Amino acid sequence: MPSGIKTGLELRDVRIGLDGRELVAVDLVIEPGEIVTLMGPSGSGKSSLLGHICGTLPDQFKVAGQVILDGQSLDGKAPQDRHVGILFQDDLLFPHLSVGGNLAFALSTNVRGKANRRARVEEALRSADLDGFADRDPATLSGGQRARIALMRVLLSEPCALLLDEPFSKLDSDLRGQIRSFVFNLCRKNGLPTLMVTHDPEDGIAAGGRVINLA
Ligand SMILES: Nc1ncnc2c1ncn2[C@@H]1O[C@H](COP(=O)(O)OP(=O)(O)OP(=O)(O)O)[C@@H](O)[C@H]1O
Repeated sequence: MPSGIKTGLELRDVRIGLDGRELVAVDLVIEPGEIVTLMGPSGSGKSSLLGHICGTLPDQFKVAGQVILDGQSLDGKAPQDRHVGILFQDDLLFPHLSVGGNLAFALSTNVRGKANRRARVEEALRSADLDGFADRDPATLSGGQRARIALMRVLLSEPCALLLDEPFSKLDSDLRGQIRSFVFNLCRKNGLPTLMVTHDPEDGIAAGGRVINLA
């Protein structure tokens, strides 16, 4: 999956307000392949900022500034037209679909033809070190295997930026290190500008990039 992303994710003087008070104020450019960590106390607006970037923030929030992805403003665009991928801590796989079915569901509509689609799913399974798992029931996967499939599913939708909302918080400490490396390596390899929300300073240290604190 080569990166065609050139200018990254720009948050130009983005402000989010709620109930008459300013919750978030950021001015930030995340370069392609860069992972920026966002920390701050509970309620400081971290998830609200991710929601604003995705276009899913409820109307009661007041927003100002510009979100620009790869040179294009996302203002007014529907969530599905933004090319922003998001990975949550509770990323659930569809239980009624096989592992391969879950991955195929996420494939961009640009990938046409059954053979092409199957090849992309198999490539994703190989990248996740899960060759031969296409027909497995997701309920039979370990936590780490599920986390890897959830990331591959996001990547198959060919996002131009990735948001991580506490993606490792439910994993035990051994697995956490492994999945962290897996996710960060793929973000870099795909040249994705990545914004990660976390409460764990170790996540920020492992990402090795800038850490922004919302007060
Ligand atoms: N759907 C919503 N409607 C109204 N207020 C909301 C909604 N979602 C969040 N809030 C409020 O917005 C503020 C910021 O919440 P947000 O979830 O962005 O914080 P956070 O920093 O991500 O917190 P946490 O670390 O606990 O996940 C909080 O005061 C919260 O109560």
